[in-house]
Amino acid sequence: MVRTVADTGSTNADLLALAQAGAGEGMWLRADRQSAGRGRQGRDWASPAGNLYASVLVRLRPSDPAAATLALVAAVALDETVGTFLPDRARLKWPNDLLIDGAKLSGILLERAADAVVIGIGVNLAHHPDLPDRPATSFSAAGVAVEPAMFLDVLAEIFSRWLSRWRGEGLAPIRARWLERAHPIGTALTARLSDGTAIDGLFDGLDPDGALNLRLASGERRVIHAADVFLL
Ligand SMILES: O=C(O)CCCC[C@@H]1SC[C@@H]2NC(=O)N[C@@H]21
Repeated sequence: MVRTVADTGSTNADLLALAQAGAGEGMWLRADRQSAGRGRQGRDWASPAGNLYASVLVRLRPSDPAAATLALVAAVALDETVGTFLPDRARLKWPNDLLIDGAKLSGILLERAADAVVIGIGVNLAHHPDLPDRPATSFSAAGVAVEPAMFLDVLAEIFSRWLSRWRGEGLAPIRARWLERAHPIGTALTARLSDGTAIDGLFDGLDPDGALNLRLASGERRVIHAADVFLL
C-alpha cells in the first residue's frame, strides 16, 4: 500500500510515528516534497519537488537476519529498479549508495524503533544538490525523465521480492547480488568513521553480516560496521 502526501517534514519520521500507531509491514509513504528530509550521519536531505522521497515499513520477526542487513536489501532493490530505467549506468557503494561515474544518485536511511524498521529512500530524479565535496547527479542529468510515482510503483514490487528472499533464504543471495553490482575487490577507498577518523584501504568484500572489509597498506584487515565511504 502506498500513501502519498504533497508536503511533509520527513517520510521517515512520519512512518516511524505510523508504525508506533500500529501500521503494518509493507506500508509505503511518499511525499512530493520534504521540509526536514533526513540524511545519514545527521545530515539534511534537500527535498525539492520532482525527486523520489519514500519510506517503507518492515516489521522484524524473530527468525529474520540482522536488522542492519536490510540496508543491503534496500540497496539491491533500488539498484535493480534504477537499472530498469537506466540500464548499466549505476554502481553500488557500501553500504547502500548508488553512484553514476562517482556521483551520488540516491541515498537510503534506515531508522528503527523496537520491531519497526523504516527504510527511507531518496532518488535524484529531476534535481541533484550541488555540493563541492560530495558530487551528485540525477536521472535528468543522465538524460532520462521519470516521475516519482512511477518509479515507486516499480521499486515497491522489486523491494517486496528481495525482502521475501531475505526472509526465506537469508542474507547470502542479497550479499552475492550486492557484490556483483558494487565496486570491485581491490578498489581504493576511505572509510570515515563517525568520530572523524579516516581509514584508507582496499575493498576486500563483505562479512557474512554485510560489514565492510578493508585491507590496509600494512596488510591488516579491518571490519567496518558504520562509516561514510569515499572511493579514491
Ligand atoms: O544520506 C543519505 O544518503 C540518505 C538519504 C535518505 C533520504 C530519504 S528521502 C525519504 C526518507 N525521508 C527522509 O527524511 N530521509 C529519507
